[in-house]
Amino acid sequence: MHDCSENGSYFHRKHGVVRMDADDELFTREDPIFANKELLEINHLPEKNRIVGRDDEIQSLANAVNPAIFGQSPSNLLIYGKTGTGKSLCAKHVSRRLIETADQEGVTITYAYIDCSQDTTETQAVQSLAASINDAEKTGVSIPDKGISTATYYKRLWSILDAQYDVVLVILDEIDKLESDSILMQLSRAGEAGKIDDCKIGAIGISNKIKYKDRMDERVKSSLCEREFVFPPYDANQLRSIMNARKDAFRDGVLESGVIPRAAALAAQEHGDARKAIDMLRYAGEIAQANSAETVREEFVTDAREKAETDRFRELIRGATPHSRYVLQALTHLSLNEPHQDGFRTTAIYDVYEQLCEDVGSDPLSLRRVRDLLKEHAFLDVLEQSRHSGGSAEGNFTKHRLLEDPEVVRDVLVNIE
Ligand SMILES: Nc1ncnc2c1ncn2[C@@H]1O[C@H](COP(=O)(O)OP(=O)(O)OP(=O)(O)O)[C@@H](O)[C@H]1O
Repeated sequence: MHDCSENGSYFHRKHGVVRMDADDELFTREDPIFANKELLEINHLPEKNRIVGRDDEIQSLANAVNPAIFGQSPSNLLIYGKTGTGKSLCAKHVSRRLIETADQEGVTITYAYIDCSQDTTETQAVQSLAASINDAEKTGVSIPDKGISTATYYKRLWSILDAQYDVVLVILDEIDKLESDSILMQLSRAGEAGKIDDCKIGAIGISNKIKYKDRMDERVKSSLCEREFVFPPYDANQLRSIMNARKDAFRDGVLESGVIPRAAALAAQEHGDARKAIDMLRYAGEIAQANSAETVREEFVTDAREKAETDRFRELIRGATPHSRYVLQALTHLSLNEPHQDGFRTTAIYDVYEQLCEDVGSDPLSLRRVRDLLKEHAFLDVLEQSRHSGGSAEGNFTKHRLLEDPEVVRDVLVNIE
């Protein structure tokens, strides 16, 4: 029973009348800015024609996994690069294309995507892997969230692989976050060790830690790193094309012409990060919505950039290990106390870092490890390093300077603790 009067919305909809009545004015029926916002969402996997400037990388990855089409073992790969350089996107895209082509050849392939920043332990990673590729109706195998041993998860994984697939590609994103190399060892040796009969496994490791390989067990290194790829940051033209290819996220005529060039120029100036560029575009649209503006104006890009930058930084810090954060905290402390200094020497940072470790009751890492952690932060553009000469008495030394506002860094660090 409808309680609407003849003037109510039910009456109007039923009779094809589009006039808004008093109740309807409370809500907007159509998004005035976005036509397909999903295109700008973080987890959206764009189709082929929206992937720009990575043809060579995609072809190289495809060549490395190509043997899978003939049911042979794909090469194991390691992909390095700064944030937002398309590593995950290209790995997933190539995997998806491989599955389609193999299917036409009668070869059954699947891929599993493991986010090692979430699944950091061996048990979590093998559980996620097994659960994501298992079709319980076909295999009769169950993969509970918890309650069984790591060894049992492996046993079930091997039986799923043999029952369902000729080849599986395992994408291990942020592989450096895994607590141990054990799962890599298991995956790379499963065939030789007779754990699986017919199925072939290919691993694709992804990392933005330049030094990750140095920490790996030698045996794992030799099998996992058969091929390595480094993805460079994007330049302004590439970022512009990437954003242009997603313009239809907005309604026709809503996006003013200066928005994409400005966002691309800013993103290229800083880190050449496509995620940040796309985030900026989404935020600029949301700012237009919040201001009830009819168009997305170039001036909105300034605020959008600030928000995207803080997001990026927060994500980087959230993913960092405690000691990597202490090192940053030490540099932040120095930067806040001596704001006019153009940088701080490694030894000065190390002194504060040691003190911080003592305060939290943690053993400090060696000076060499701290130097590596500073290098990692520099690689991800959190700080900048410069070489200096101290003359014959002091020799050469490195200075480190935060690229972010130290107050912003402090606030992010405090809120993550
Ligand atoms: N060449 C490209 N064409 C279109 N979109 C891209 C391209 N490269 C990256 N993107 C988009 O930018 C965002 C970040 O890409 P991706 O997650 O692949 O980066 P990443 O290198 O794996 O970064 P991280 O190390 O931070 O995980 C995604 O939304 C992706 O769709």
